[in-house]
Formats: sequence, structure tokens, C-alpha cells
Amino acid sequence: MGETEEHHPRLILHDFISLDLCKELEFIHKSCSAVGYRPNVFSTTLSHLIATNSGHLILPFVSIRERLKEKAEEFFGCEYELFVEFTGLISWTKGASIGWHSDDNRSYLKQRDFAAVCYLNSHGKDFKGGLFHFQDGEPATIVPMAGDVVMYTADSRNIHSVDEIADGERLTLTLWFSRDSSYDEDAKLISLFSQSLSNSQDDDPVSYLPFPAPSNMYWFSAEQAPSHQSGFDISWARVHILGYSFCFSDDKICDIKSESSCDLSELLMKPLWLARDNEIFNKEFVNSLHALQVVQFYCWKVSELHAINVRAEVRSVTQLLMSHTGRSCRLKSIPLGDHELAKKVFHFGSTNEYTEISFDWTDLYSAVVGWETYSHQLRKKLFASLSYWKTHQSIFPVSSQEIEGTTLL
Ligand SMILES: O=C(O)CCC(=O)C(=O)O
Ligand SMILES: [Fe+2]
Repeated sequence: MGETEEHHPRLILHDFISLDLCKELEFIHKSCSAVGYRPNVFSTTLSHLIATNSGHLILPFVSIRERLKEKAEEFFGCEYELFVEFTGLISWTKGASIGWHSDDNRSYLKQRDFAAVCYLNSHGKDFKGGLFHFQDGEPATIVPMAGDVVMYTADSRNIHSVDEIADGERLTLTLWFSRDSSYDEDAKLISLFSQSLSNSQDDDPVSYLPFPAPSNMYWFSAEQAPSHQSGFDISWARVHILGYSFCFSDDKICDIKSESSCDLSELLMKPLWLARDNEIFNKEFVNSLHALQVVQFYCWKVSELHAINVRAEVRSVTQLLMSHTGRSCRLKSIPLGDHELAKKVFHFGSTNEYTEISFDWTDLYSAVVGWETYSHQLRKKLFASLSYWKTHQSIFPVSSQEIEGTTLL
């Protein structure tokens, strides 16, 4: 071992995660995250995915979690198996930063032995600021680049900090590992699955529709106080900066007694429609998270949407829009928060790849179809994998041959 490895055990891995996986995890975060534990931070934990009926979205994490755990065991020379204590997607927007600290610096964090921070997007391209620094030893600074990973011991040999984000949204997949099996995240997740899926069946066609968590978990406020007037609902803000608005039917709006932020957020649990420039897309979404997942799927898959052959079903664009008479007159677009604040938080510079994407109603229809197929396939795979996970009390990749075998039995 060299000087740094001995005194400051740490490892940098370049291109450890494929760019395709980075994009898929970005899709999951932008369509499922809740407000995080500190100002200007958003997080998507695996238990949050299960609690919002999106547990199938943990499948894209399974192999990378396993690879990272094996790498940590090998590099840090662990004699015994490690357990994943926490897995989450964490994004930081303008103003977020963290000063010098070690990751086990609280009494309730002592079980954390090793950390793995995986960068899912890149400094300069997706955000400004946000450089990572170690207080001592080499490397002193890490410039986050999509696909790279930094691993380090969670103790005081690796005191580190992250510079304030100046613009954009910096996204990581962050894991902590523990030697203590009582902190095993897998057992907790498997038990959550058992509670939440006990009544569902994998052949139910709508079993993958998301259910929002309590609305205060999606309410962003400048001061991070849920009741504060200046703020926004993050699912509304994320579709809003991409040029969409949410429309609700008149009777639902009348049910809302006052326009206070909390009451408005209740609307997001209700059926809604997506609109752009006075045109309303003729599809009812069950709630805001459902619409948000489809919109984010569009952003993720934009270059492949033409290949989803919906042209035969869709004879004209007007068929995809609501007619200006009848029902659409009873739909109203309502802003669910402070437009300026939403722009300040989620907009990167003047342009980025998402605000630049071209828009087409037929592609949005393809995104609805593509998202349903993607969700349905993951849901089927989840049900097949769960029986293995329950037996072993561990979450691991189950091969398609094993899954095929199960269905044949
Ligand atoms: O995101 C990073 O680069 C590190 C974040 C960090 O230090 C932490 O969450 O404890
Ligand atoms: Fe840290």
C-alpha cells in the first residue's frame, strides 16, 4: 500500500457505471424524488420507491449495488461479507453544499464503515460547482463525471467536503456499507415489499401506477419549511420547466377550499391532464406522479421514440388533443407553486439537453406506450425475483434463465 492508501483508504474508479445506466437512474430520480433532508437536496431512497408503488424501479439498482459491494469487500480487504446499509439517489441544486465531515460523524451513523459515491452526471455539462475535496492525502479534489465512483472509509481518515452548487442539478447514487448485519437494508426492503405487495398480482395491468407519498414530501420551499408561502410542488415544477402544465377538472378545483399551498398539493393526488400552449393531451393520468413519469420517460428515450410504432394507431395529431368544446372547457390549468423559484432551482444556465429537446404530440403518445411496456416488464421481473429474494433474505440479480425456470415450474 502507498502512503495515501494506508492513511486514507480510498479508491477512484473511472467509467465504472455505463452511461445508459446513469440515464436510467436519472429518469428514476427525476420522476420519483422527494425533498431531501437538507435545503436544496432531493432524494429517492429504495424504500420511498416501494412506498409509492414504484418498487419495480429498484431493479435497475440491483446489479450495480452488487458490483459496488464486491469492489468494497475486495479493496478494503474485508474478511467478512459487507451489508448495504443505505442506497439512494441524491441530487443537489443551487445553494447546496457540505463542509468538512466524515460520514460516521453522528452517533446514529456509527454503523457506516464504507461509502461509495457514484456520479451520474457531469461537472460543467450538467451543473457548476459541486467539486469534491478530501482534506488530506491524494487525490485532493475529484471533479464529478458521469460513470465515475469514489469509495472511501466512513471514518476520520477520509474527511471530505463538497463545494456549493452554483447552477444545475448534481446527481449521485450514494451507498453506505456496514459490517453489522442488523443494519442490512435488504431485509428491511424485502419486508416492505411483503407488506405493500401482499394484495397485488403481477398480471394486474395497472399494478405499476405510482401512488404519491404525503404531499408535504414533494413541497419545496425556499426556507425548507413546509407551510411557507413561497415554494412549489416538485412534480409540478419538473414538468413545468419542460414546458407542460397540469390541468384539472373544475369540480376537483372547487373541492379545494382555499388556495393555500397544502390544499393545492392535494390536487396532485387527483386525476389530471397534461397541456402545452393551450393544447390539452387527450389522456387522463391518475395523479401527478403518473404524468411526471411519462414526461421524464419522454426525455430519457427521446431519440428512440420514433421506433415505437404508434403511427398506425394515430391518424392525426388532433386525435391526440382534446377538442375545444365539451370536456376541455371544464379543465383548468393551475400553477402549483412559485414559477420564478422553480426556474431558479431546476433550470441550468440558459439551455441544456432537456430544455432543448424538440416536442411532438405523437412522440408523447409513444412515450405513454413505451413507459407502460417498460413498467410492465419491470413489474413482471420484480415478482419473479422477489421469491428468490425472500428465500435468501437478500436482494441480488436473478438471471432471466432462472426466472424462466420459475414460470415453467
Ligand atoms: O456527493 C458527494 O460527492 C459526497 C456527498 C457527501 O459527502 C455525503 O453525502 O456525505
Ligand atoms: Fe460525506
